Amino acid sequence: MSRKQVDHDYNLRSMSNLMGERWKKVNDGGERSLIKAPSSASISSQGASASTAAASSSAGAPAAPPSSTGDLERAARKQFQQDVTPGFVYVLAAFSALGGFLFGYDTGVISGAMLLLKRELDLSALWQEVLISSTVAAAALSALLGGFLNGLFGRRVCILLASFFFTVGGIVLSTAPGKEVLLTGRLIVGVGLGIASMTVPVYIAEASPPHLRGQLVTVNTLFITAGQFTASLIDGAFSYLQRDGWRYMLGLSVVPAVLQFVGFLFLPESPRWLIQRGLTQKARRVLSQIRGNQNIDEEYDSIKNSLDEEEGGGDGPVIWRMLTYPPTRRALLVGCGLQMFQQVSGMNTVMYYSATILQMSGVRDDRLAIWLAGLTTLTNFLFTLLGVWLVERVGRRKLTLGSIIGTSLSLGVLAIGFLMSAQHSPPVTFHPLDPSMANSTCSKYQLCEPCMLDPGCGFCYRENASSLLASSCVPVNKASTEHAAWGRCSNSSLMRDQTYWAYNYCPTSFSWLVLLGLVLYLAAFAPGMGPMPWTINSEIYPLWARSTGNACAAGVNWTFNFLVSLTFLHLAQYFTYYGAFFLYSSLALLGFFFCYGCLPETKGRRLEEIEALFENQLCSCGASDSDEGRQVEYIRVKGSNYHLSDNDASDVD
Ligand SMILES: O[C@H]1[C@H](O)[C@@H](O)[C@H](O)[C@@H](O)[C@H]1O
Repeated sequence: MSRKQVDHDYNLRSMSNLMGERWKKVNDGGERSLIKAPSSASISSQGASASTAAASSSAGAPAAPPSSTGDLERAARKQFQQDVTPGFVYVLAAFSALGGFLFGYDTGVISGAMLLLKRELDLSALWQEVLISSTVAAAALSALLGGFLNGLFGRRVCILLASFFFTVGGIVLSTAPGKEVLLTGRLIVGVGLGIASMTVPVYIAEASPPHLRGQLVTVNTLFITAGQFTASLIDGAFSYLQRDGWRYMLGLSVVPAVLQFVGFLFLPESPRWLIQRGLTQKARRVLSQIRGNQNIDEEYDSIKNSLDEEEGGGDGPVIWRMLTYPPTRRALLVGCGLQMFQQVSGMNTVMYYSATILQMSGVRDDRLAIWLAGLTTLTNFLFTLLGVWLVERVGRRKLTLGSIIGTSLSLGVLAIGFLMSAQHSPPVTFHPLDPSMANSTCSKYQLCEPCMLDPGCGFCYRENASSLLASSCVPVNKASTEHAAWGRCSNSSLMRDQTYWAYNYCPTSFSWLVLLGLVLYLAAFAPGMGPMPWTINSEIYPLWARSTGNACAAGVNWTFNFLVSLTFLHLAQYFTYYGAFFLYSSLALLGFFFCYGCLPETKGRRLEEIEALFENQLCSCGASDSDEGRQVEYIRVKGSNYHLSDNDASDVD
C-alpha cells in the first residue's frame, strides 16, 4: 500500500471516529437490491457529485445528507476508487480454473487420439464408442457424488482430489498396454472431471467479491475452451507420429493436473464453507487474506446471518429439503434447466462435426480439416472471452437470452444449409462391382445423401472443374473411415487424379451456408450459453444447498452431454442432418422461453441475497425486466462497508 493511501485510510478512519458517524443498513430484514454494480472503471470515470445524483435520483432518494456527511461520502468514494481487488483472488481463480482447462482438454483430446488408437489397437466401433463416452458417463455420476464430498470435506479437498484423479488418469492412459487399461484411465479421468466441474465454479464464486464474481467464474469456462483449443493443437501436432502419438496426447494432461494439485496445497478453503462448519476464526483469516485491505465484517456477518436464518424445511437429506422448500426448488429447476438447454443446443455435436462441415465446404485434405477444426475451437475460445467481458456489463440474464436466441437462429441457418445440400445431393452415376461379391447395401443408393447417412458407406467421386464424375457409393473400410473398403478410394495412392472419398458428408455448393451457420453458432453460443449455466449455478443456491444444487446441475449437464453425443448419429440417420439441427434449434428456442420466464438477474448481488430472487412464483421473472434499468452502486469505506442506494442518505446516525 502506498504511503499516500495509508495516510488516506488514517484520515478517513479518524474522521469517522471523531464524528462518531456510522452507516447502517436500512432495515434489518436484508440488503437492498443491487441491480447494477458498476465496474471500477465506470466508477472512476464518474465524478463524485454526478454519481451521487445518479444513485439518489434513480432510487428516489430523500434529501441530501448533511455537508459533513457529504465530505465523508466524498472521501469514501475516493477511497473506493483506490481500493483494488487483491491480486490473490485472481491467482486463486486461475489455479481453480485449471480444473476447467482439464475439463476442456480431456473431453477434446480424445477425438484426435482415437484416430490413432483405433488403428494401433485395432479397436472395434463399439470399443471406440465406449472409450469416448465412458468418461462423460463417469463424470455424470461423480458430479453427483461431488456434492456429497463438497459438503463433507470442503471445496479445497475436492479440487485436490479432482487433480489427483486427473494426474493418475493421465499416467494410466499414457502407459496403457491395452484397451482395458485405457478404459480404466478414461473412467478415472471422468471421476476427476465430474468433481472438478461442480466444485470449481462454487469455489471461485464463494471467494470472489460480488462485482467480480460473474467474470471470475466465467473465466473457468474460458479455460474449458482454452483446454479444447489446446487439445486440438496437440491432436494436430501428434497425429504425424505413426506410433504412440496417442500416449502423448492423453498423457500431457498430467502437466496442468500436477500444477493445480501443487497450487492447491497452498490455497485456502472457501471462507463460506469454513463458516458453515463452524471454523469461524479460520474463515475470518481467509476472508482477510482474499479481501486484502477491505473490511470483512459485513461480509462475515451476512454469511453468518444467512446461515443462522437457514430455512430449508427442517430435517432430511439436503436434496429433499431443497425440493420441499420453494425458493431452492425453483433455483434447482432453473439451474438444471439451464444446463440441459446448454447441452441440447448441440455445442458438442457442432464441435465434433466441425471437421466434416469444413470438408463439405471444399477442404478435401483430411489433415488440413483437422487443423482447421482447431480454428473452430479457437473461435469458441475467443467468443467465450467476449462473454467474460460482457457478463458484468450486461448481466447474466440479458447475456443468456441474447445468446440462446442467437443459438437457435444459427442452428436454423445450419439446418437450412444441410437441407439445401440434401436437396441438391449429387447422384450416384457409377456402380462398380463388389469384388467380395457380398451384397452390400451401399450399392442400392441412388444419391449421395442416403449413402453418407449410412455409417457403413461412403461416397467416392472424381471432380473435374466443378462437376462430379463417376461417383459411386461403396462400403467404408472398417479399420479406418479415411478410405473405402475396396476400389478407387481404398488407397491413397489410387486416389490421385482428383479422386475423393467423402465419408459423413456430400460435396455440395451450399457449403457456404453451413459454414456461415457454424460461425454464427459459435458467435452466439460461446459468450452466453457456454459459460452462463455454470456461472449462474454457482450463484443461485443458499450456502446449505450450494454443493447439492451444483452437483445436480453438473450431473444434468454431463448426462445430457452423454445423451446428445450418443444419439446424434442415430438422429442424423433417421431424421437426416437438417432434421437433427432443426430439432436442436427448436429446443434452443424452448430454452429461450424458459430463460425469459424463469431466469432472474443475479449480477452485483451478494450470494446471501440471491435466495430472495426465488421467493416469488417460478417464471415470473419476465415481468420484472423493467427493474433492470435501475442503477445502484457499491461504495466501500474502510472500517465500514455499505451500499449507497435509495435511503442511505438518511441512514446516518
Ligand atoms: O460450457 C462448456 C463449454 O461451452 C464447452 O465448449 C462445451 O464443450 C461444454 O460441454 C460446456 O459445458
